[in-house]
Amino acid sequence: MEQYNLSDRYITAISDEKAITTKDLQVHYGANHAIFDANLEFPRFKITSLIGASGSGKSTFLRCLNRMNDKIAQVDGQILYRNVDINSNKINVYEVRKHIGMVFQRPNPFAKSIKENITFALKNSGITNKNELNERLETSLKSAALWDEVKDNLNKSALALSGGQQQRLCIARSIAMRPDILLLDEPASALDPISTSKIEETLKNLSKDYSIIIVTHNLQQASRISDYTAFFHLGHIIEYNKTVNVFTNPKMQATEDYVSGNFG
Ligand SMILES: Nc1ncnc2c1ncn2[C@@H]1O[C@H](COP(=O)(O)OP(=O)(O)OP(=O)(O)O)[C@@H](O)[C@H]1O
Repeated sequence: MEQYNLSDRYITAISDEKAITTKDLQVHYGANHAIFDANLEFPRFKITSLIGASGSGKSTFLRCLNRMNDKIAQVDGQILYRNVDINSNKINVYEVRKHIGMVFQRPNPFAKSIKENITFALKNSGITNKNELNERLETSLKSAALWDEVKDNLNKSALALSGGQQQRLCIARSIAMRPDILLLDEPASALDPISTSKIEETLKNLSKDYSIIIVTHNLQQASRISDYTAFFHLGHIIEYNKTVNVFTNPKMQATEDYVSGNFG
């Protein structure tokens, strides 16, 4: 692999309102330093893609943003959300996850009905009013572009849905909690092209109301759907800019080599 000077980087400042910001974020898995000095600002109501080769730290970084690494890694530095450092040990991580939701690579619906997949966490968080539960059920399934396909079968098992439908259900489950930020870790990598394009269209629509940060290996997908892109290399964020610039006019050699397919 080509050696690059990892202290060279091009990180653009965001002029839009910010959804979340990391300051000097460092992540260690034991002796393995997985993320170095990550300073990034994510805009509100936009889609930001995290790209980079396997093992470059994209998922590790993403998981920090809603404290999913707490039990597996040492995470130092600040994560500022609404002027609060949510990386502080005084913060209730369950509250953080109500504001910052996560969708994983493999669809992971509960072995329950479609309806219960949406209402389970809502009920656990104290929402018991039937009208409110039904309203959230319908609006979240509509936002995830699944309502028309399932509205007559809400009591059917979620496991009977196709992979693409299950993933849209997981997106609906996440947004039913009305988070501000939606984190997605390669949400379409296990899906066929038609389901992938439905997910992409869904995310584009959701970005009117949510700030979205997505890890993807699919460079076409990043360039199709995201407003900003961050390029990770060996745990360093080498370049962060508007997506169009990252793909058509990258500032760093490492970025150019990656987006043009010169290294894997
Ligand atoms: N749970 C874990 N325990 C120990 N080390 C881990 C763990 N998860 C990731 N790592 C290490 O952290 C580094 C970054 O991995 P990470 O999965 O974040 O990269 P990635 O860019 O998301 O890769 P991929 O695209 O393959 O998912 C790698 O060195 C990896 O081995």
